[in-house]
Amino acid sequence: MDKNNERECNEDLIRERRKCNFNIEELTNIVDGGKARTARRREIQRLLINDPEFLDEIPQDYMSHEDRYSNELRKSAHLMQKLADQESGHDIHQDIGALTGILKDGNPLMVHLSMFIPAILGQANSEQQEKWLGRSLRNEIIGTYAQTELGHGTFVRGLETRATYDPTVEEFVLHTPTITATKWWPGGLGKTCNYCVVMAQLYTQGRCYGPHPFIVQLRDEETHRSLPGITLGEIGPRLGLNSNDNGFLKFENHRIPRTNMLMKHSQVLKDGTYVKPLHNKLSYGTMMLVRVGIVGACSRSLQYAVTIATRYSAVRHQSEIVPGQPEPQILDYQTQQYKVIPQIASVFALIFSARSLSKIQSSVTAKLKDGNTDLLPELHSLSSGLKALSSSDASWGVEVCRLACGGHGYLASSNLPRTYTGTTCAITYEGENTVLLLQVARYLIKSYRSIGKETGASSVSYLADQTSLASSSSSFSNKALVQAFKLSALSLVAEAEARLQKLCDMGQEFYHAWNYCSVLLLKCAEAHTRYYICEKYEQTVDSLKASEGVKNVLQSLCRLYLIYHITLTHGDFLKCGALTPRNIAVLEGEMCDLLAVLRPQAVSIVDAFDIPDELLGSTLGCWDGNVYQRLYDEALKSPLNKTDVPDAYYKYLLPLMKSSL
Ligand SMILES: CCCCCCCCCCCCCCCCCCCCCCC/C=C/C(=O)SCCNC(=O)CCNC(=O)[C@H](O)C(C)(C)COP(=O)(O)OP(=O)(O)OC[C@H]1O[C@@H](n2cnc3c(N)ncnc32)[C@H](O)[C@@H]1OP(=O)(O)O
Ligand SMILES: Cc1cc2nc3c(=O)[nH]c(=O)nc-3n(C[C@H](O)[C@H](O)[C@H](O)COP(=O)(O)OP(=O)(O)OC[C@H]3O[C@@H](n4cnc5c(N)ncnc54)[C@H](O)[C@@H]3O)c2cc1C
Repeated sequence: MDKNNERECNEDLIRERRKCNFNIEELTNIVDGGKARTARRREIQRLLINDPEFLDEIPQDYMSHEDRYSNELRKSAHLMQKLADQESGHDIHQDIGALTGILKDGNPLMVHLSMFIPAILGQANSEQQEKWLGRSLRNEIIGTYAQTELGHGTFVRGLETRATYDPTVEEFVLHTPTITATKWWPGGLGKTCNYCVVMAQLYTQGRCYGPHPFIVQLRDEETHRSLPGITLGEIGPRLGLNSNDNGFLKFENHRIPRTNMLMKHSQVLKDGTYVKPLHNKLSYGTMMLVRVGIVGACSRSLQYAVTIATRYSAVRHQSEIVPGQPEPQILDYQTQQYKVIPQIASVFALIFSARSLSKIQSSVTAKLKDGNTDLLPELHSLSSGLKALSSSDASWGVEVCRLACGGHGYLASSNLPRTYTGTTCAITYEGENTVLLLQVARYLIKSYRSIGKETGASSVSYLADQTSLASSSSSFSNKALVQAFKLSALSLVAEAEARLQKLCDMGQEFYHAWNYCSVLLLKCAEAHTRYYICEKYEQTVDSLKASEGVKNVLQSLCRLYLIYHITLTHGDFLKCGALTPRNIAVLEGEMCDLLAVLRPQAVSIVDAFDIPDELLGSTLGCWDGNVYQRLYDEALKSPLNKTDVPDAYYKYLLPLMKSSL
């Protein structure tokens, strides 16, 4: 689609784009993280879009379960080949982002890329990396990350798969002792992978040392048949991601060499002596890495959904605002703006916090190289909180966008259903959100109780600021609103801690008190993480060197985000005195003003996300707004439309209709 050719475009969209009062390319660069990154993303996307190998012969929704898998594996393999042919030395995180949309509904190599390779990088020592990293990067071996079992996903310490060391032959014996110990879920495990990283309970010298990672060959490298002692399969259809082959795995006393235990952090020596790691959660590092990546991935899902919903809302006309006047664009309804525009604001919130988290991760990783694990709990807490809020915000945001598109949003061809199922899975995988938020709460309570002791953990340093509890601000600058989030979080933490203490003082064990307070603890974790996101949003926009137009748009979006979230949880702000009922009423009014200010810019802002039609894959969200023709053309692809009268009519309907004669 030639974006300069207005003649092919829907008139409403032409008018919307003429209202733009900022430099779209400049905003695109901010979204991508710089000009060079925009250029690189576009280069990759051009490479993919112009390649006919990525086209589906028929829409995926009409394919059988097997064909979906096979078709997506074909494209995934082709994609890996293309990426391998590219020059090296670029940031793969950026490349993964650029690939959004090319592979649909999960892909069998995703966990190879996003977890198996990172597990080797983060958990294998240098000799082991020498042996497996190059091979996996060149796709000579394909792996997955097999941790979850039928009986346990969340509670990693409860895993049942055993790796028992046998010093006589220097081997580990992997065994699945019960049905609940069956590995269940790993992406690509069913049919695609020939290797995997398995998390298993390590037993040596008669003692269990907890879950540790092992690299295990699952299939013969020539025939791809599963090896003796290994049972593999696919777990069946899911809510979404059905092009992937999420699998199951059982071991029957399967032996692997000692050197297949990934030994960067802890080791088992030849004689079976266990050497413990610097920190006993270092073996959870792969999960932490992916949680960081998920925040960025969620912002991309939301970009897709808001692009579709905003363009469609500009093209769609329905009902009337002024009696007797022509039907307005649905984007003119304030309620529609309230659905869509806060989701646009949310995209930037997620982008900026993902960047901030990624920086923290790099500095913690650098410190780890020097043997310093002090900031690991801080990273664990931040990555858990941001993974949880980004996945739930994005999932809800995508669903709101679907609802904003009315009936057409329910059609597969809108690409909103698949965007939703591809996002909501992130609420569950890589640590179920409630569980991760309770980890954040644990960190908050611990930090609150150790006020005065210097930990160097900056995300919780505000908990020591007791004076702010007494002072509510009368100013409404963005900074002041961020302070209100801080006050609300601090007050919830103080309340939860006091409630916990009271229960303990009354004789309850801490863990029972904890469970009894866990709804409140969840709120603490959410408020704390929301404060973090708001603070990063405000600081990033405030310090941004940008043209006036772009800065104004981002300031308004940031302010909308702050006020939107205050109104959603206003009880917490009132309870702690950070804001008065009158303040809330004023802010609610201002939110409506902001919707009106941002409304004329909405289409241009989503244009700045710069998602090519071929990747957006939506009848409703295309650049040219030619929605109705596309909907009609897609409907014609239904196999039921191949004949006027389907066979099923003769088989079932005709006999029924004639039976009463
Ligand atoms: C061609 C070119 C190729 C190039 C390739 C290059 C590759 C590089 C690419 C890198 C890309 C990454 C980008 C990713 C992109 C994102 C896309 C997304 C797609 C991802 C697909 C995902 C598929 C899904 C996979 C999975 O789901 S895997 C399974 C995940 N499972 C879980 O997450 C389980 C959750 N449970 C837990 O984590 C733990 O059980 C628990 C944390 C809940 C509790 O643990 P435990 O019981 O052991 O601990 P306690 O509660 O007793 O706590 C003890 C103390 O320890 C602290 N703690 C816990 N965890 C950690 C930690 N990780 N770090 C630090 N500290 C930790 C607790 O807080 C306690 O502390 P305290 O005692 O002080 O209170
Ligand atoms: C699409 C998808 C892909 C996946 N890919 C992989 C993969 O590649 N590799 C892999 O190993 N795994 C994978 N998983 C598994 C995933 O990691 C787990 O499903 C996830 O960690 C949640 O664990 P669970 O299923 O045991 O849920 P459960 O822990 O059983 O959760 C059920 C409910 O119990 C609650 N609950 C559990 N524990 C607590 C607690 N301590 N406090 C309060 N509430 C609690 C939860 O909040 C939830 O409401 C995947 C899952 C999905 C959906």
